[in-house]
Amino acid sequence: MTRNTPTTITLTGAGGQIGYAALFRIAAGDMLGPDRPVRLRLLEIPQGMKSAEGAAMELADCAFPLLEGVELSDDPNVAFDGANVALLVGSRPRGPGMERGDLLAANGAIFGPQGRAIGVHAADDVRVAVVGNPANTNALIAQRNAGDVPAERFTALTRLDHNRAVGLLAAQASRPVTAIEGITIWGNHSATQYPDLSHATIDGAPAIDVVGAEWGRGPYIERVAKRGAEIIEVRDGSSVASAANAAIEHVRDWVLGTPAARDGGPAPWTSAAIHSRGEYGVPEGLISSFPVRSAGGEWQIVEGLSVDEFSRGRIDASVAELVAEREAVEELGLV
Ligand SMILES: NC(=O)C1=CN([C@@H]2O[C@H](COP(=O)(O)OP(=O)(O)OC[C@H]3O[C@@H](n4cnc5c(N)ncnc54)[C@H](O)[C@@H]3O)[C@@H](O)[C@H]2O)C=CC1
Ligand SMILES: O=C([O-])CC(=O)C(=O)O
Repeated sequence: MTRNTPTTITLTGAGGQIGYAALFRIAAGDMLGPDRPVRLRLLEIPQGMKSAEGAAMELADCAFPLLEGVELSDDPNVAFDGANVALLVGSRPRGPGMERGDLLAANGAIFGPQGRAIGVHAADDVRVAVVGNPANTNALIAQRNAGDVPAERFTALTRLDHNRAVGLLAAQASRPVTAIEGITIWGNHSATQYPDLSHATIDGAPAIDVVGAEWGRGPYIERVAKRGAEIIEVRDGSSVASAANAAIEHVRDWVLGTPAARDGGPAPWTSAAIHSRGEYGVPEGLISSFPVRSAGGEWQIVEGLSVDEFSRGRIDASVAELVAEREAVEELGLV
């Protein structure tokens, strides 16, 4: 049997926590499937290099059949060379009492140079998923520095928020997560995000009828939007394994496609922060979370969903924050 051409995956922050949780699953085939060999390029800063080296040694010790090579570098121009998939994780996490936006000045400076290196060195089909916070605006910075790489190749993770929204709804309804469809995360990966149950179903019934609007449009939204802070309080450190899992699922669905329709219903969708072309009134050019499906290696926004007044207000508030972040990075000269 001929072996498929390997996919080159660049992971930044490979010596950090999320990097450690993601690398072994990627090498095992959880991201691109059991028939796609992978080549890993790991980018770290000098202080993180020893830890990344240790991860690379352990990867070798797993003897993963799909893993064709691991290279380490502290130079983005080397690490992004030929990248088909780029997972931009490397950046500082927040601590208790901070909002993700507080990281903008510290982390924003990382994403311009990385965007430029992607623009010059990555493969023509490169797909970029930003995990490092504030993820949407960091993705925007990378995209605006990446020359002629199509804007829609730059995305940010809201899959963790989406998965949290599914998990918390399932727990409230005492139903398995597989009973749930049609949740959307809108806007920014921040406390203003809007987990929207308007079109969600539990076993095919409107979710809002099952759990009640008072909860579904009240404490539920807060709980999902502040789950990252809740984890920080409990673990004394931000989400790691769930973030790595979400990053893997985001790229998997983007490259391999979201599932087809079952039982005659609409095809399921998920959430991802992608380049807006003005859909649902989100200003063009922002990287904002939408309901999305993927086919043929491209995200497509699920269009035509009704948006009532409550949802409109929530979406607009989160999008206003994205607009303010864009203005802030323009003022900082990062884009
Ligand atoms: N979007 C999401 O859903 C989530 C995002 N995050 C974010 O992910 C980021 C990483 O989190 P952790 O892995 O827990 O942090 P960590 O501190 O354990 O690891 C970060 C790694 O990035 C490296 N790094 C820093 N600057 C770099 C650069 N310019 N190039 C390459 N590597 C660089 C550091 O040396 C470190 O090894 C944080 O910004 C965190 O807030 C965390 C959870 C969920
Ligand atoms: O909350 C944080 O700082 C880390 C993160 O993005 C998340 O867990 O969603």
